[in-house]
This record gives sequence, C-alpha cells and structure tokens, in this order.
Amino acid sequence: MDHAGDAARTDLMTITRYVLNEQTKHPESRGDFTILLNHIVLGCKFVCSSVNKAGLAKLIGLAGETNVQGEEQKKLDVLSNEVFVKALVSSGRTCILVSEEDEEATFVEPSLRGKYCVVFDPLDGSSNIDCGVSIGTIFGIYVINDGKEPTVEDVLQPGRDMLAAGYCMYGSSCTLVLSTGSGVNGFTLDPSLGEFILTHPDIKIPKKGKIYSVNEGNAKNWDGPTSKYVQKCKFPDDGSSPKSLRYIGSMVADVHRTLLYGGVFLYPADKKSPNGKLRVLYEVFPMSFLMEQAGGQAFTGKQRALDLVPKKIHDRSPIFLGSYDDVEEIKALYAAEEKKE
Ligand SMILES: O=P(O)(O)OC[C@H]1O[C@](O)(COP(=O)(O)O)[C@@H](O)[C@@H]1O
Ligand SMILES: [Mg+2]
Ligand SMILES: [Mg+2]
Repeated sequence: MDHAGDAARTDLMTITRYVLNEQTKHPESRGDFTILLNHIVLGCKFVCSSVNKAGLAKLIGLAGETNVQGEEQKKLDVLSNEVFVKALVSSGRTCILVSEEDEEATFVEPSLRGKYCVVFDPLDGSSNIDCGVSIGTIFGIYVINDGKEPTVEDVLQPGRDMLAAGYCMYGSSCTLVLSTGSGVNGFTLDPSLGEFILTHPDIKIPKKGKIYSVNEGNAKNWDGPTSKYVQKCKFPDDGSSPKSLRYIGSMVADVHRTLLYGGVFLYPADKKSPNGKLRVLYEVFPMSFLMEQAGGQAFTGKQRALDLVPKKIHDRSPIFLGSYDDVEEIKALYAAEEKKE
C-alpha cells in the first residue's frame, strides 16, 4: 500500500469525519447519533473480518438453531446478531432493537438506554454464506422523544419516518452505503487503515436501467402485472433492447448493483408467499429509504413502500425498487390491473 500516495490525497474523507460533518448541520445535536453510527460501523468491521475468514474459522455452516422465520440459522447469522446487539447496546444510545434473528424486540435496560430504535438484518443473503458470494448487513434507525418509555409501537412506524438507513456489503471489497436523509454516500473499508473511506459520494441511481433482478424460479406463481413486466424486460414491445437478468440472491448485493448501475430489483408476492419474502422493517424500509434518497422509487404493488405501516416486527411485503422510470412502468401495470378489477 502506497501510504505516501494516501498522505498526498486531500479528499480522504472517512465515515467518522463525514458523520461529524453531518452533526455540525444540527447545532442542537449532542453527538448521540454520531456515537450510535460509530458503533454500527464497528459492528460492520467486526462482521467483515469474520466473513473474510469464515472458511478458516469454521464459521461456515449451520448453527443448529431455527429463527422466528422458520429458517435454519447459519453460524454467521448468530455471530453477526450477537456482534450488533453488543455494539448497539454498548453505544448507550439505543432503547429498542429489532433483529431478523430475534423473535421479540429487545428493550435496552434503562441504565444503558438512549433514544434511538435500530432495526437490522445482521446477516443478509444467508444462502450465499457457504459459497463465499457477497452478503451484507442492513439497518434502519428511528428516534423516540427524549424520556419517553419505549414501546414496540415506536418501531411499527412508516418507513418515511426513519432518520437514517444503510447497509454494509461484504464482497470483493467491504462497502458501507449510508443515508442520513440528505442523499446517499458509499464508503469502502481500507483494511490496512481499518477505516471506511468515502469512495462513492452522492450516489444517484440512473433514471432508467438495462438490468432486471428477480428469482425467476417463482415465475409460475407470479401475479399478472409481475409476469407482464418480466416478459417486457425479455421481449420489449417498444423496439428497445431486452434487459439483462442479474440475480445474486443476496438483497444487499442485488440492491447495491441496482443503485450503482440502475435497473430494478423485485421480490414480488406470489401464490406461495402472498406477502412476498422480504421483511418490511429491516429489509424493505432501509433499502427503500436509500433508493428514494438516490432518486429512485420503491413500490409494494399497491403503494409507496415507505408509506407502509407494519403491524408486527417481522411483517413481510412485496417490493419493487430501483430506477424511477422502471418502477413507474411496474406501477402502471398494477394500476391497469386494478382498473380491470
Ligand atoms: O432465495 P430467494 O427466494 O431468491 O431469496 C433471496 C432473498 O432472501 C434473502 O436471502 C433473505 O434475507 P436473509 O438471508 O437475511 O434471510 C435476501 O437477501 C435475498 O434477496
Ligand atoms: Mg435479509
Ligand atoms: Mg438475515
């Protein structure tokens, strides 16, 4: 590593510095949010190093437990969950934690409590762990009023009320993508420095894309509008070229590519799973928040995804997110279907 080159760089913006800059925009702030984000970053670094050496450290394979979703937990699911719960509680800034891996919400004991609620998917893309394909962590942050006794209702809120959202992708490089409500920025971990460096400033998703991303294995159970849309991607009727199919099977990785290249990622409802597969609080909402902040859209098949109000912490929802014009096309197909009914 050419540290001399690094030393000469003037645009060396670390995520810590970025978050502190954001804090200065809020003169009333006491730094609680900055401390919370730094603990999330710490959790990501820890999980990143565990993922990198998963094969060596016998972190491959099943943990022998089943989570509330009825999924067999992977060892890395359990480890990542423990890491984030510890990092979030030890920040002293959280009051409620909702994790994909925990059946109930975790209420932080009063002596360690703060005003932030964090919803998170500690390890996303579990089916790809054992083959070393990109996986990630997804998180969203809500805030409650100072001194209010936290209740689960504080997280059963529309996604539009989130304060911030992000994901960390553990792939060929480790990339953390974050929005605190004023645009989207991407930071890459420099392993030699142990620092996330700003590498993707102010990400804007292309207005229209050439890629569609969906598990076509579910096609026979899809509804009319989804089938029509995927058919149009393959056999466009407007003389344009067919879109390319890209599907990794890790939402973080599929959404990361969509954010940078454009196009659309969809996990629709189908006859087998009428509410789709992906969870509202810690998958759909954070990714929809980022997509809208980057100029894209997120739609459920019925409404703007961020206007959903979950009834339970592990609720699922169909999701269509990505480039503005591509999602507009899908919305038009659902509107036409509704008109027919
Ligand atoms: O295998 P399928 O049905 O295509 O589902 C893949 C989807 O399921 C997920 O793996 C679910 O997330 P978890 O791995 O966190 O449970 C998403 O990352 C991904 O988009
Ligand atoms: Mg997930
Ligand atoms: Mg998961």
